[in-house]
Formats: sequence, C-alpha cells, structure tokens
Amino acid sequence: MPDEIVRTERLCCSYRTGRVLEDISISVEAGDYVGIVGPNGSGKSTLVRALMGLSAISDGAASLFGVPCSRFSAWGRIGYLPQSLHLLNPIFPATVAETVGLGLLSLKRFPRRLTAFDRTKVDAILEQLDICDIRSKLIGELSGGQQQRVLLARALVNDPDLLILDEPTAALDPEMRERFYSLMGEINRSRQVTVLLVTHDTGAIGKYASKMLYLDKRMLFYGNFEEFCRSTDMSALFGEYSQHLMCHRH
Ligand SMILES: Nc1ncnc2c1ncn2[C@@H]1O[C@H](COP(=O)(O)OP(=O)(O)OP(=O)(O)O)[C@@H](O)[C@H]1O
Repeated sequence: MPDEIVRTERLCCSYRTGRVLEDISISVEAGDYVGIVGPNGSGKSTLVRALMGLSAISDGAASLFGVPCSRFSAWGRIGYLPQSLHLLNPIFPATVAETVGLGLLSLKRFPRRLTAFDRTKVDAILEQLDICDIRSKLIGELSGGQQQRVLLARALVNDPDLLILDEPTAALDPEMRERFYSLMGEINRSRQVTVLLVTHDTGAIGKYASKMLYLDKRMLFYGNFEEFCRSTDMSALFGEYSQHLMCHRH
C-alpha cells in the first residue's frame, strides 16, 4: 500500500469575506503528480496555502505525511513555490547562488554553514535550471522569469519528497516552460517525488499528471487522469477543446 502524502477531509477555508473552499476531500499517494486546475478565484492557491499552514482551515482536516498540518514540522520534506513572487524581497542583498543556498541553510542547526557538498548541490540545480550565468547577480536585478527560476531552484535544492508548485510557469518563456515541465516529469518519475501543481497551463499538464483536481470552490473532480479525460461532466465544465488539448498528450 503506497504512503499517503497528503490527505484532506471535508476541508473548508474562509477569509474575512466569506468561505472560498468547501468540502475538499483528497488523498495523494507517494509518486502521484496532481494537476490542480479551475477558473480564476476557484480556491486553488488557497488549498495549497492551507496545506502549507499559510491560510487558515475553518473546518475539516488536512494532513501531510500522516501528520495534521497544524502539527507538521518536517518542512524540509516539502519544496514550495508560491504564486506571488513579491515574497522575494527585491532589495534583499543576496545573490542567486546565496538565495538557492538559503534553501539548504534553513534546515540546518547553528552554526549554519554550507558544506562543500551543499555547494555542489547548489551548482547542480543552478545548472539544471540554466541560471549558472547569473549566479552572482543580486535578486533585485533579475527579470520575473529569472526570479521564478531562482525560487524553483530553492524549492528543489533540498531534494524534497513533495513539491507544491503554484503556477510555476507563469513568468517563463516557452522554451523554459517546456524544460520546466520535462524536469518536473523526470523528478517525479525517477525520484518518486510527489507533485502538486496548480496551473492554467492545460496544454502541458496533461503530458505528466497522473491525477487531476478540478476546483470551483467545491471539488468538482478528483481522480485519475484517464477518468478526467473520459468525464463528460468535465467536458461540459472545462470545455471540449481544452479537455482535448490536455488529454491528447501532445
Ligand atoms: N488574503 C485574502 N483575503 C480575502 N480573500 C482572499 C484572499 N486570498 C484570496 N482570496 C479570495 O479567495 C478566493 C480564492 O482565491 P485563490 O487565490 O485561492 O484562487 P485561485 O483559484 O488560485 O485563483 P487564480 O487562478 O486567479 O490564481 C477568491 O475569491 C479570492 O478573491
């Protein structure tokens, strides 16, 4: 029986303005690659933020690696890329390599120092994401797409067991986007890393996702990719054209 990495039971989330997520029950197993889709404002970011303890859970329950999110502390097992890049302080005087290294430092006890092995890990991920040439630049000097790659590198440098990515390709050019998806697919397959990916990039997600979650405040679909493609409910909601683009696995 595969390990359960994420579980939610009748999860509800509210902001001051009211309830935005209702009755979400999902089970994500080790090695799953879950595409989270739905219209703007449907609660996708709220769901992943709730898992990360960044949005309040108003009802129901959620757990990570079998531990309730409220008590979860093994954050090193999770690589998280938030949707808003403004979390990256543009005047923070750190270079690209230092920012990626922070992903490793944050898990160490004092004295916090990068070892030679850590540095080779940073170098390897910079290379994978094609940002070696900007390694000495300050974060504030980068374009939005470059910043996104740096944050991705920081999320990946710890070799996480679970990757939670909220619209990770929004600022990437088409070539980098393709490279990103293929890298995620490879990490998922070869290292059995579980992936939760929020996206509007329906053309690309179909190539890789093993499960789909369609949200619109409520959970309108959660299941295997193949079931998603056969679902006439999803054709009606999602549009036959988008469903075809996704399911044809171009
Ligand atoms: N901090 C907040 N305070 C109040 N309401 C919020 C907050 N964050 C999000 N919302 C509201 O919650 C709802 C869900 O937002 P959320 O960002 O989770 O949707 P989403 O599916 O990720 O949207 P998008 O595809 O546009 O990124 C929206 O109606 C949004 O206005």
